[in-house]
Amino acid sequence: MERIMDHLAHERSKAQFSVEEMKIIWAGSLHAFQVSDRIARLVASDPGFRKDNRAVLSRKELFKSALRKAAYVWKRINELALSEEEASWLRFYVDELAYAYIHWGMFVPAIKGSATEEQQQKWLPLANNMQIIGTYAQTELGHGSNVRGLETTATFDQETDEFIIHSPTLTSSKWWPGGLGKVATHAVVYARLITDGQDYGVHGFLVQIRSLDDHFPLPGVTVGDIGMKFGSGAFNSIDNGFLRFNHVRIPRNQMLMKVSRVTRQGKYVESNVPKQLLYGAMVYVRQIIVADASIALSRAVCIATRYSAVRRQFGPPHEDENGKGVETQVIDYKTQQSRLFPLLASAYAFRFVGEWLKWLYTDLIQKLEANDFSTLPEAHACTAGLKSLTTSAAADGIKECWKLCGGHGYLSSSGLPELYAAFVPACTYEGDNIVLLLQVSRFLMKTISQLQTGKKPIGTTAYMAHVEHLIQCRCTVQKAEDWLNPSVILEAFEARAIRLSVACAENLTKFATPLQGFSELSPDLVEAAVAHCQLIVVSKFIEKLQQNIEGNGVKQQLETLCNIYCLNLIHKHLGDFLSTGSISPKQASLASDQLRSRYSKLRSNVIALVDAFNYTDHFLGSVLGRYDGNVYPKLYEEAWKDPLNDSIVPDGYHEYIQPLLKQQLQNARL
Ligand SMILES: CCCCCCCCCC/C=C\C/C=C/C(=O)SCCNC(=O)CCNC(=O)[C@H](O)C(C)(C)COP(=O)(O)OP(=O)(O)OC[C@H]1O[C@@H](n2cnc3c(N)ncnc32)[C@H](O)[C@@H]1OP(=O)(O)O
Ligand SMILES: Cc1cc2nc3c(=O)[nH]c(=O)nc-3n(C[C@H](O)[C@H](O)[C@H](O)COP(=O)(O)OP(=O)(O)OC[C@H]3O[C@@H](n4cnc5c(N)ncnc54)[C@H](O)[C@@H]3O)c2cc1C
Repeated sequence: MERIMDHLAHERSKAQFSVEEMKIIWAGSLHAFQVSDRIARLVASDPGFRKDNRAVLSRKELFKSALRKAAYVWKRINELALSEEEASWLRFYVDELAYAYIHWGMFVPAIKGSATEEQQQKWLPLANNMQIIGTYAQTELGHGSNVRGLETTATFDQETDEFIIHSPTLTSSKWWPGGLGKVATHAVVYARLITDGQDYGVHGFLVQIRSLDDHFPLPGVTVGDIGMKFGSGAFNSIDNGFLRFNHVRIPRNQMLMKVSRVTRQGKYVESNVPKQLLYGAMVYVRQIIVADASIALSRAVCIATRYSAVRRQFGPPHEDENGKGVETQVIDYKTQQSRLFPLLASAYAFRFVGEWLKWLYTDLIQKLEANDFSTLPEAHACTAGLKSLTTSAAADGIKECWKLCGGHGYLSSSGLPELYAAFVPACTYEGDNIVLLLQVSRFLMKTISQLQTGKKPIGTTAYMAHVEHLIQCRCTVQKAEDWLNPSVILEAFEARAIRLSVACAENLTKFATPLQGFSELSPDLVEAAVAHCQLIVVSKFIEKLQQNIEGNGVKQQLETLCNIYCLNLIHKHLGDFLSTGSISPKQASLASDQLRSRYSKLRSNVIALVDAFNYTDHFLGSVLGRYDGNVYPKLYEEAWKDPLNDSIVPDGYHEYIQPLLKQQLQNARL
């Protein structure tokens, strides 16, 4: 036991940089670090936030426990008079999915984004004080991705000045909204607006669904939970629900009227803001999900890295720091490094691109407030594309981390199965990842077609202005060290991205209609979108390194991580880079040489690099990822806690085992 604890301490002593400074870089600022650190410790030390029993709770117990925690969170926020920033850290570290995520993450943003000032003044104080609890009811049984295909209707009745909300078919039943099944009192419901017999398409409406007195559904409302979801714990603590309306009436002024409104006379009037602002809550949440992806991936990487340093298998006996003969740490196997270190690098890369995306979103909101809508299409493409790219990579990465931990990774107590089950739906919710990449490719094709009209591409598409150069340029790498030059890397990624996009644009012209072309070429368009999004991540990592980064050795570690992130992408997508002629086979081989050498350079720093995430053992929720590396005794201790070990002879022995054994005995005697 002592040896294992010493072992991680020895790993930490090998770090070549200041972990404390890296913690600040990871958090984003000294202030963010201090607040998050304080709240993380507060949560970890409060038995009310215990979560180690989650895997063995029944659905009902789990749900009730999540309700209890959500209420306790609210109580602590008020008792401690926490600021909005502190409150969101508290919810984050409690790490239990509940209705509050949708209330704060979608219901409130939908009101802020789509309601008029007057409507906000009425509804936001109620929502902010949790006097009403809201959900975001968009998806239906029959349609999720195709929002324009939603079937719920909101028909204006001029006589009573009301909308009649109705579910005309089974497939129009709302299906999936979080917090809807058993908790929400109100919902932002997306429905087809019909007035004067004309269908004006999907709009948002604020609808009360449960009584504020006894919590019963209001007349005409049928509501319930959609059932158990993948994995134990995970999303089963939340009540994703179904909802049907039978001619439910709401006042006209509960239509969210920032984008368009219906007058007392039933006239549909558009405002001067783009209709896409109706989807504003999705842009907001997608940007948060990118930050979530870096957190989910970094948790898994932290667990797998610490455990890989503790775990030993095979190998010629080495001498440890105390001169004792020991087997090889699995982290020293090159295959383990080539699977794990790119994930560590990705966690950092996603953190920085998430930080940048947050800035982009804040900038968008400021512009929208000044009636400048010019950056909305790019913000939509960036949030959609990066949400897709980072969640797919993080979900795959978490699964890889569990395999990197061998058999013990499959145990609930490793924390990895639940982390995977809780995160993998991020590839689907807030937009299916493929559907979102197709949105990016549509944006790219539009940008390319506008190049011919002389329109200058801006922001993340600015590189497209150099299309002629990027189509012809040749990668200059001659030796492995040349791959350490950021401008060489950037140009290779730009060349690959633009060549894939231009090839798609050219191929599209060969089809009878753009629609037919888009459909036929959609796999290629998705690849072009991935290449563009990877370029964004690469360029934001490189930009981060150009900032003033303080702290002993910190910048060098980030440079190594950035090199690993980029070179590993080249390695994984070699087909693209070679087929577009962005690099040559010889240069690809030099990239692999450089990648191997970066792994060796990173090796002695990896434990400190995961320590820099500053995750408490409570938040990690993993025996394998414990800070002290004391894995084996704790695994043994955890095993004893399983309810099956409550009795020596199991329940069911007398009914099912004993008769069997006795029967065999009788048979044997015969
Ligand atoms: C404690 C608090 C913490 C908060 C934590 C939050 C994390 C919460 C985690 C909780 C877990 C789960 C919550 C999940 C919620 C949901 O899933 S809600 C439902 C989400 N649904 C979707 O994402 C549906 C995906 N589909 C779509 O987005 C669109 O319908 C799609 C764009 C795919 C449709 O395509 P079209 O029909 O072709 O497009 P159309 O609607 O006609 O649009 C035309 C035009 O508008 C552009 N566009 C589309 N979307 C947007 C947007 N969001 N913003 C800006 N612009 C947009 C589109 O590109 C077109 O542009 P163009 O110029 O005409 O090409
Ligand atoms: C855990 C969870 C929580 C959720 N929470 C909410 C919530 O709070 N509120 C809410 O309103 N919704 C919620 N949803 C619903 C979610 O937003 C939708 O499931 C999601 O948008 C995907 O839509 P879909 O289910 O219709 O998938 P589909 O579109 O039916 O996807 C099925 C397959 O078809 C493919 N596909 C679809 N369209 C295309 C296309 N045009 N081109 C190529 N391929 C295509 C997809 O890639 C996918 O492989 C939640 C979902 C989950 C899993």
